[in-house]
Amino acid sequence: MSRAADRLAMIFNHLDRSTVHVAASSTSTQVASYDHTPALRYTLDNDALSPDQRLSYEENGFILIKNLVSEEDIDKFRSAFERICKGEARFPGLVVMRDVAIAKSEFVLDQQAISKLQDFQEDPELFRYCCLPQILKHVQAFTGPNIMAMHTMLINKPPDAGKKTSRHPMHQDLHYFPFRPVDRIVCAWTAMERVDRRNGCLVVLPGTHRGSLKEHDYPEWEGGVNKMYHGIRDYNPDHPRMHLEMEKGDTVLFHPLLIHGSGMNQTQGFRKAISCHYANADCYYIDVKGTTQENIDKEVKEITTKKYGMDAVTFQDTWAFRGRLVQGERTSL
Ligand SMILES: CCCC(=O)SCCNC(=O)CCNC(=O)[C@H](O)C(C)(C)COP(=O)(O)OP(=O)(O)OC[C@H]1O[C@@H](n2cnc3c(N)ncnc32)[C@H](O)[C@@H]1OP(=O)(O)O
Ligand SMILES: Nc1ncnc2c1ncn2[C@@H]1O[C@H](COP(=O)(O)OP(=O)(O)OP(=O)(O)O)[C@@H](O)[C@H]1O
Ligand SMILES: O=C(O)CCC(=O)C(=O)O
Ligand SMILES: [Fe+2]
Ligand SMILES: [Mg+2]
Repeated sequence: MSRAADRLAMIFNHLDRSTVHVAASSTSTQVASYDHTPALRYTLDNDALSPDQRLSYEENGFILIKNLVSEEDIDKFRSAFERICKGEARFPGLVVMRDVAIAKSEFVLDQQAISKLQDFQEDPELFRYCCLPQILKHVQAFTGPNIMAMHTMLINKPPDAGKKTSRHPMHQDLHYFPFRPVDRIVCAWTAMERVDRRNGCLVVLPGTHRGSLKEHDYPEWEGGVNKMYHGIRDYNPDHPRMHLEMEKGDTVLFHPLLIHGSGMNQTQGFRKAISCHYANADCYYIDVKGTTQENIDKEVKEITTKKYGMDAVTFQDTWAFRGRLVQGERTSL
């Protein structure tokens, strides 16, 4: 048995012994006594992951799986992306985003100007990514069997135009999500080509998923910041950082509290990745009033009002519209 399997066995034994004892006290109130030894909190006990993968996610907040998506599928996703860029395909809800450095230029018809697609859930070809059985098999370890695809993106990080706007500031994805519980949400992010420090791979701060949701706002970058690219103002710059260099088809699964971002693209190519945030369909929406998420709630509402003239639509509604079931039953979200 591997070392990880040994440690898992130890944790399970411990869990058996520390089941919650509920005793009737003399005042007839029930007193629960918990044992606070850390247990497996971030992954479910359903054999979807190996013991090593489970422990690694518990400790670091992410796991990287080599070669999970085939070249053939990625090439098809790339073609679907190109059809959208050329204006040959459009889908309800799809948001086509251009980099802030070129958003105000007059000549934006060129496909190369597109930096990101958001909400491709109505594109049958791109949405196939969210339904790939090898991805869902792993996702179940975090969400359980009823799975919603809540947020879909294809990121086409452009060559930096010289203003460093191709960077994505360090952030936690949970900032954007008004649903919980947090541990039943996970992101799958697949490299569509080799990604490394030169073209702006993901940068993660391992273990930060064990912290809380931090305050996010626009970073004070001289060259400008992309719309809604909020960052954490006060993360610890001395926290060890890891650059996730990946090959085409490699996939990282990460926790929505894991602090991550991506560096500048210093190459001439457009660095491509495709991603989906999944959540357990039993998750519930929360009111973010009075929390650090109030600013993103407000900004999203401003955009839906401006774009669709719907000021009655809430931040929570926007998520309920784009969420799509990929496995099991749609229960709550
Ligand atoms: C886990 C979640 C992680 C994340 O979600 S990270 C955040 C990702 N970003 C987003 O979700 C933003 C989504 N994008 C959008 O909603 C739209 O692309 C956006 C920014 C509203 C632009 O809408 P369009 O329909 O393209 O409208 P438009 O071209 O007429 O521009 C309208 C005004 O917006 C500006 N704009 C466009 N792209 C931008 C950008 N990248 N950054 C900053 N500003 C941008 C544009 O210049 C224009 O401004 P103005 O009204 O002329 O002053
Ligand atoms: N001045 C800054 N303030 C806030 N965040 C920053 C700043 N500079 C970089 N970042 C963020 O830190 C993360 C990593 O960027 P960094 O430039 O360190 O990575 P990189 O370019 O991939 O690596 P390197 O340049 O060391 O090879 C990105 O999310 C980036 O947006
Ligand atoms: O692909 C990237 O650069 C990271 C994107 C990201 O983290 C996000 O959009 O939430
Ligand atoms: Fe993110
Ligand atoms: Mg750098």
